[in-house]
Parts: sequence; structure tokens; C-alpha cells
Amino acid sequence: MSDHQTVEHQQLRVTVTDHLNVGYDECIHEEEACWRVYNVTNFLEDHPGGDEVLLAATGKDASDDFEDVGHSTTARALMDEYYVGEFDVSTIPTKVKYSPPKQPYYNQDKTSDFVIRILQFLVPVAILGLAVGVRIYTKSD
Ligand code: HEM
Repeated sequence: MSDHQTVEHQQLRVTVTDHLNVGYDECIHEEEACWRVYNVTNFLEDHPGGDEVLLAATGKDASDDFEDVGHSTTARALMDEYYVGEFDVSTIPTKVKYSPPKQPYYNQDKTSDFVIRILQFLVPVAILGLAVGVRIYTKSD
């Protein structure tokens, strides 16, 4: 990835959260993956078609929506004011490899678990037995 593309990605990331309109024709690059990016934040209030349609098209390819309206040449010329730049969508990583969260340490040794349980039972019983034994012993004196 060139420095140029990196800069445009940064622009995109910043402007996406800031009401970005993307996707229109006439890319400088010829690949289909190339999008033109418009930041229409400052145009929301002035847009004759209203802000809702722009917000609905935010962050995605708005080419069809734009064309369906049949925008005038004045509208097309106005777009230049909000033009941010181009970026190649094919450079966006589509798949993020899933790595499961690390499990806490799990003791596989069942034998030592069993011994601990037996001891947990035997120790109080032994203490109780000792106490009873001492009691009986001291009583007979
Ligand atoms: C930077 C991008 C855009 C600019 C500069 C722009 C500009 C304009 C202008 C100047 C008009 C007045 C009519 C005309 O001259 O054609 C208009 C109308 C309109 N625009 Fe946009 N527009 C943009 C993007 C969009 C998008 C992405 C949508 C749809 C998602 C949209 C939907 C509409 C609608 C529905 C109207 C009203 C049409 C009517 O009432 O006849 N516009 N726009």
C-alpha cells in the first residue's frame, strides 16, 4: 500500500463518522473498486433534497441513489466542493481472522481433583473425631 492510499484511508475513516457520502463515477483509477468520497457534513442543511436522504446514504455507495434523482449539472458541479478524494475499496481487508479468546488455565488432572475432594471431606471429620475423642477421654478422668 502506498503512502498516498494510506492518507486517503485516514481521510475516509475520519469523515465516515462525520456524515460521509461515498461512491460516484469518473474515478481517476479505472478499477471498479475505486470510489470517490464526498464529505457532505456542511451540505446537510443546504441540500435541496433534504438531509435525510444524505444521511441514509452515508458511508456507502450512493451512486444509484444520486443518479435516480436525476441531479442537474449544477448539482454535479456543486459536488466538487465536497469532494474529499478517491480510495480503492479493494485495499480494505474484508476478512478479519477470528481468534478465540484465551481460556483461563484449566486443570486437566482429574486425579488430583478427586484427592482434594476426599481431603476436604476427611479433614473436618478428623477434627470432629479428635474433639469427640478428647471429650470422652477427659470425661472418664
Ligand atoms: C455531494 C452530493 C450531492 C449534491 C451536491 C446534491 C445536490 C443537489 C441539488 C443542487 C439538488 C436540487 C436539484 C438539482 O439541481 O438537481 C438536489 C436535489 C435532490 N437530491 Fe441531491 N445532492 C447530492 C447528493 C444526493 C444524494 C446522495 C441523494 C440521495 C441519496 C440526493 C437526493 C436528492 C433528492 C431526493 C433531491 C430532490 C429532488 C427533487 O425534489 O426534485 N442527493 N441535490
